Amino acid sequence: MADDIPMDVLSSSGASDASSFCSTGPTTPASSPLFRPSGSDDLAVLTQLAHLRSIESVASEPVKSVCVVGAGYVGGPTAAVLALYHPSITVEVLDRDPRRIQQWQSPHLPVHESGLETVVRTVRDGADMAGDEGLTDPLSVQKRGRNLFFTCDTATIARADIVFMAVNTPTKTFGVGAGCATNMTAFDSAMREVAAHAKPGAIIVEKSTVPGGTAERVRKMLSTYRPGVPFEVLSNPEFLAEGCAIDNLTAPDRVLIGSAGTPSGRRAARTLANLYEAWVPSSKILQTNSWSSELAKLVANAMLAQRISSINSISAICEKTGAEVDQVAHAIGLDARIGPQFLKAGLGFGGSCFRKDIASLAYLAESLGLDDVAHYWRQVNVMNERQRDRFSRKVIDCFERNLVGRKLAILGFAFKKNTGDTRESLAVDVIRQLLEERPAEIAIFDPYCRPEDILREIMSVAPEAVHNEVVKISSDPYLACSQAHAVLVVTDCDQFRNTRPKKKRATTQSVLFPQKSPAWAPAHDLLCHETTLERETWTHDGVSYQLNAQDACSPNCSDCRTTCDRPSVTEQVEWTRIAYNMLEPRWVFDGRGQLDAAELEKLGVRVDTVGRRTA
Ligand SMILES: NC(=O)c1ccc[n+]([C@@H]2O[C@H](COP(=O)([O-])OP(=O)(O)OC[C@H]3O[C@@H](n4cnc5c(N)ncnc54)[C@H](O)[C@@H]3O)[C@@H](O)[C@H]2O)c1
Ligand SMILES: O=c1ccn([C@@H]2O[C@H](COP(=O)(O)OP(=O)(O)O[C@H]3O[C@H](CO)[C@@H](O)[C@H](O)[C@H]3O)[C@@H](O)[C@H]2O)c(=O)[nH]1
Repeated sequence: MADDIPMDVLSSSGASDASSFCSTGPTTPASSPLFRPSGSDDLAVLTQLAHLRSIESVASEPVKSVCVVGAGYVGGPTAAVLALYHPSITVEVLDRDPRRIQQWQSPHLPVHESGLETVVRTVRDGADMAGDEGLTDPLSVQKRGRNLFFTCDTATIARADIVFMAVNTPTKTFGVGAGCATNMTAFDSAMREVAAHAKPGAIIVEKSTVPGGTAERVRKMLSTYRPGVPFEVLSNPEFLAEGCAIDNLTAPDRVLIGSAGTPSGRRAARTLANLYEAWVPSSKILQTNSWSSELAKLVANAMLAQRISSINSISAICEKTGAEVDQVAHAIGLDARIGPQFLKAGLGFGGSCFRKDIASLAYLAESLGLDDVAHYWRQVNVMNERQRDRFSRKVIDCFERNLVGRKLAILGFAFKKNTGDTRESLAVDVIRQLLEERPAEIAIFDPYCRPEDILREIMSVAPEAVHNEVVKISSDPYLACSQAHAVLVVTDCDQFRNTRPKKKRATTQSVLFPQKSPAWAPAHDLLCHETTLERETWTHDGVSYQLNAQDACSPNCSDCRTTCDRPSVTEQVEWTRIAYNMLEPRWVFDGRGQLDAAELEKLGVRVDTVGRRTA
């Protein structure tokens, strides 16, 4: 990859590589003025051509091909939904990690999201489709072609009219700004590939969450690498939350598009808006300048996280008084100006976004000389860490500060329910602190996390506990909790509740993927079942789709082994069974405030709930 090539070399080395700039994609007719095959492919010709094509030509042609760089939690689902709503556009997802690409091409998608598998299979493998007549009438059945592809080949960039940048932007861990600034290594490296390969007139879209001012920086980068070649750079931050990604993508609260305020920038923004308008009402598509758009993404996350830290700070007061945090949250949430969302007290916020985006916002404020502003936002992260410390400390105190010889069970490792994502898992800190007290065993169960992901996270904080098998991953919640002196509920999975969760209003997803459809079931249910080879159907927008059978994996497929070894735990656990097999003092620590403590206590266990004084 061009990753290792210095900037000045890369801009000139582009000349020898120019054949890939203008390669003709299979879906792009040679007659397309946007995308001309070139016999004398070299950078000079391209640049000349670009000059001849006025800037007016940027984005003025219909979009035929899209490239999404980064096949992660954002890139994969975004590409799949885009492909679903635009059957005539070829969507190619590029990643430098061949293992990730291979998983997206297989039945074992690297991302667990309800409904994702159905959408991916429809657009990646093609399907039979029919309108109101249904699939039973062979005469009305048509083929829906494949239009989603996954690849490691950077040549795909050259085919794209629009390139979405969806690579990871974690916090920098070294050098200037360590612990706060955004690490732009992956983004910049991907951008260099784009700069080298993108065809003149391409629109480059920032989907990744990036520091304010990045669009401006990218524009400069492009003009250095490809002087005189017209490109447009847009900011189009993603607001999906994990666990409900398909829902959020198919029915977003808003789509934000930031552009340079130039006529060509606004035209590019319109082209992107047109893409979304295939399924998003135009009233929900917002256009701003790039800086506002980039900043709005950081601020949205900071404000959401701030609410969680605020209510968690109140939970600390509740635990020392007679107040109950859920009652307080309910009372204040009824005020229409406050609203009820994001007021659930718990162990704090985890996940790959909130902490790093607040750090990035604070770093921005600091670099602008606004130290008070930086301090204000940093406190949101500080409160968040304290919340976990308080929880671990409470567990240790309940055992009179002696965990030696005790077994603890952890229910849930993902940072929230309905995802297998272990990044910034709240459990890691809790486990690290408990391990300092030298318990005999910590057993972990999570319905969606891969054991290797859990072990990798724990290895990073307590490698010896993994080597000595003090920490064990269990594929069965009852085994994990058997003979445990305490059970800690760390993730808000519905499976861990002891009451039925309240029915939520019908979501887009439940309309797209009705509960009875096999498409709704977790991926591993389908994979381990014969239905893999059956032709499942689903309906969307009045169209019924019949999925093609997936190719069987090779007999030694390691993903098949991992998945099929794990029982599917989609039902709520039986607390009677868990309580029966626990050992005195039989503590249950509810780190998510989602258990009915009174009911649980009837089973003879002692319950401690976040935000309530311990009895
Ligand atoms: N995860 C979320 O819920 C979420 C939601 C909204 C926004 N975001 C933002 O979206 C961005 C992506 O997040 P994610 O969770 O999808 O990350 P991820 O780590 O799941 O995926 C990023 C992918 O980019 C690939 N990549 C890195 N450098 C590359 C390069 N030079 N060329 C090609 N591929 C490259 C990686 O291999 C990886 O597969 C981040 O900026 C994040 O802050 C994430
Ligand atoms: O009332 C609440 C709500 C959430 N959480 C926790 O907060 C974290 C984040 O939850 P959530 O926001 O639902 O998940 P993310 O996938 O991290 O999504 C956030 O981060 C994404 C990445 O930027 C944004 O796109 C989304 O809009 C934003 O919600 C999780 O640990 C939750 O358990 C609480 O403790 N209490």
